[in-house]
Amino acid sequence: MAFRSRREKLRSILSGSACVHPGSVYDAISIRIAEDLGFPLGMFGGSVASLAVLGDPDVTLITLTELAEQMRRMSRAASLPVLVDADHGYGNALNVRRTVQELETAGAAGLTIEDTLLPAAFGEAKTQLISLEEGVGKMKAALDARGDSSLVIMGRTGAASMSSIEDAIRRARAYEAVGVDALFFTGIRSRAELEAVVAATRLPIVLGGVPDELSAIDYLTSQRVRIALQGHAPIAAATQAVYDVQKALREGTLPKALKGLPSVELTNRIMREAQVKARSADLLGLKK
Ligand SMILES: O=C([O-])CC(=O)C(=O)O
Ligand SMILES: [Mg+2]
Repeated sequence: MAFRSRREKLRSILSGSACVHPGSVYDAISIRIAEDLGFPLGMFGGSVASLAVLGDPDVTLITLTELAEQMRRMSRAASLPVLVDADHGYGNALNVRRTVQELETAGAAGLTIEDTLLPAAFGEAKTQLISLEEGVGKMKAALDARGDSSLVIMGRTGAASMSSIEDAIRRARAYEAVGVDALFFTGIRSRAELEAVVAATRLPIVLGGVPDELSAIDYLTSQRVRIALQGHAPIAAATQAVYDVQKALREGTLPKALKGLPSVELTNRIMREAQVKARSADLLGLKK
């Protein structure tokens, strides 16, 4: 299986003894940059998928086909292992099965299935949770759908901020009991909450956005946290860069006078130009 070694790398992060920060990736360029900079893992968030593919906010308008296709493009462009935010699995537990199959063939190293009710329910200003029973069914469906047993399946809950830390622990223990590979939490606000989760569970922990109190990597390492997200600043920075350049051009700046453009070397490295040239020489009879 071509993607097995990527999945094994993610597994070794989870079973290792250090907490890592993933690079935020969302397309072929961003994954190559993250790979070149030495990130051990890429995180493909649902929010950045929606933004990169649709230009939309994170309100579950993206389809599974679009998400999987974007993952496939990244898998082709780089060999960095990627953890995919598969949201609620794009439907009920039967849809979760399909989601896992699609993301597995698209080359994901791992994916998260969360227990939030998506898309947003009518008349509810706040995101709701599905029942624990439905959440367990989704985790079982995800685990059963794997064709490659090295694909990492994470059970994700946002209950810490949506209901209570006790509810988050109850859900995490139930997901742990059906065999997920790791537990992904969002909304944990304090060291006391994290430590309660750590005491009540045994699997490696992944944290979504964390408050300052929880940002020290040594502390996270000591609490069995193996992956800690740091948001999605790269796509935000890219948005600003495109805005600035388009604005300057629109206002009459000459292309040569633009600021903030990458060097030719950087662009060529990202395009893997040297390899393409070598292949062209070999296969098309062109000079190197
Ligand atoms: O998984 C993440 O990176 C956080 C998240 O839910 C998103 O960005 O959609
Ligand atoms: Mg998300």
